[in-house]
Amino acid sequence: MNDHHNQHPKTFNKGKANQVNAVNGIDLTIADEEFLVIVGSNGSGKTTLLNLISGSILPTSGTITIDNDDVTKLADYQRSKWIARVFQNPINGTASELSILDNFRLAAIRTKAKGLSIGINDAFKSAVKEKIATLGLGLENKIEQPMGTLSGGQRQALTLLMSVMDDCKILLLDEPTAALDPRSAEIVMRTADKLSADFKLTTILVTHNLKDAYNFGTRIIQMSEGVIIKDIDTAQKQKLKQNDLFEWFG
Ligand SMILES: Nc1ncnc2c1ncn2[C@@H]1O[C@H](COP(=O)(O)OP(=O)(O)OP(=O)(O)O)[C@@H](O)[C@H]1O
Repeated sequence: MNDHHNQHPKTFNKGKANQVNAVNGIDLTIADEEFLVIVGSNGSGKTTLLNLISGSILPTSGTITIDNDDVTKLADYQRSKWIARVFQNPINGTASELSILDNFRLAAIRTKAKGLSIGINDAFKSAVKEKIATLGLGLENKIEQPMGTLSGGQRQALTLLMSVMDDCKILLLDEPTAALDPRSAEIVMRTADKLSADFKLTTILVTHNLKDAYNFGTRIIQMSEGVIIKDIDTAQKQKLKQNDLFEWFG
């Protein structure tokens, strides 16, 4: 995936006193099946970069290419055949009052989810159970339970599963653990890591959690004031010590 940008790829309030070049002269190529972690202080442009990739906002200048397709002018719903996105709050991804099974039914209708034919029959139910069992969280025995009775972490893990079962190639994770307690956060990060590998996805994670940046992913970029100030590739990341990461922010 290419995210070729020049000059000011995203300027808010152009020409006004409060103009912000939120993302600035970024030229980023992300390889197939790479797991990229984006770190950076508040306001450094991380979410704006994800928004540009997903199509939630359009760039002021520059182009965005997925494989050989120029998607710069496509809206987010038009990019959703390539891209799945999971947000901070697990409540956003699923319907609380519906059972796990019904949430999967909805997802299957919405996205023609991979490996699931829609239905109310036992075949659908056992296909869902089988998929959920791969998470290793024991949730396959709770599929009749309302989603709202699960913990934030369990719910976020299921949201992740539902998002990637669609035919997408790119998974965008925008601080997916920020609203969770440490144990739930760990469940979600492990799930994201596993699904990313199982479904051979290109994954981009925005996080403030330096431990996660250290433990997960194949590459780290650090943003500051709309530009990339560090790019740690796989070989460098393997040699990286956790303290190095903390020092960048020291
Ligand atoms: N819609 C908008 N209108 C005006 N300015 C904006 C808008 N969205 C973002 N910005 C500004 O762009 C800059 C980058 O914001 P962005 O949300 O991308 O940062 P971030 O790195 O994701 O921060 P955080 O870690 O706090 O979520 C900030 O200065 C922000 O105030």
